[in-house]
Amino acid sequence: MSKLLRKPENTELKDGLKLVHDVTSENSSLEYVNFKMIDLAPGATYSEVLGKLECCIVAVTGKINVTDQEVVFDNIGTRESVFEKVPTDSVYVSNDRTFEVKAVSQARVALCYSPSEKQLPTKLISASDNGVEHRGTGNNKRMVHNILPDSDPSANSLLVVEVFTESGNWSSYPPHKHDQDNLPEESFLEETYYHEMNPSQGFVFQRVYTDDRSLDETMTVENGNMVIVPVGYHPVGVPEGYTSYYLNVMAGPTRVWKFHNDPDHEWILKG
Ligand SMILES: O=C(O)C[C@@H](O)[C@H](O)C(=O)CO
Repeated sequence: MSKLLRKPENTELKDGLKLVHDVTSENSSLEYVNFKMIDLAPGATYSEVLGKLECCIVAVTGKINVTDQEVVFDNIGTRESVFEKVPTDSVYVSNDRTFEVKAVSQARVALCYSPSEKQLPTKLISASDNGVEHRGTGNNKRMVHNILPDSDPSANSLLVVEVFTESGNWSSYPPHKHDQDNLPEESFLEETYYHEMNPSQGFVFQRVYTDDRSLDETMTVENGNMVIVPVGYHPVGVPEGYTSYYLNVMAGPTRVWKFHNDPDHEWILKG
């Protein structure tokens, strides 16, 4: 199996708490992005001492309470399914803090991490703070919820977005990459994708490739899978009949999303 594709591991950590995914610098080639997905039954809790990591806690589905032991955000989260296609609530917690998530209802929660040194205030990023963007034309249309875009200075490194791509459409397309620390031309950002499909038996294709093709993998991605993008172009194609959702986390040495389109395919933007 591809090194970039991850199936849910679904490890039971304790009663009511399941670790669905766990991407770390130890078990992946990523240096700047760590990611966990957890499932919590009503009343279950998860807590963590962050150390030198900042964390964006995304209430992917269900309702949760979040505290950093000083500030409390109760009953956050807006949807039962991501395919309601409404933005959700998230909480940013800075390095050297401890946080706890408690499920009010059955909940799936994303924990998006990046190394961080300078403490910033804990912050609720409410659903209404998400910038909703419609990108592309024709079969390249997709909808983006900007949870933590680079225009929002609430984080030191993390960038977090949700993307919905309708049946028969493409996203991250034309293929682009952000793997050179060469601003203002391009930024270096690692990236993770957490995917869901509606209906859930669907699949999408994601290709990750570099100009020299030293990396060139095309993956069949199923509901709940993750794709890790250490470098390279990373387009997603969605077959007829299915809607695609993914949650992206990006981080690198500079918190700027400056991508470079594959010159072979950039023409479609002008066509
Ligand atoms: O399709 C897009 O506009 C980009 C996103 O799908 C995704 O966030 C990405 O590729 C970021 O580099």
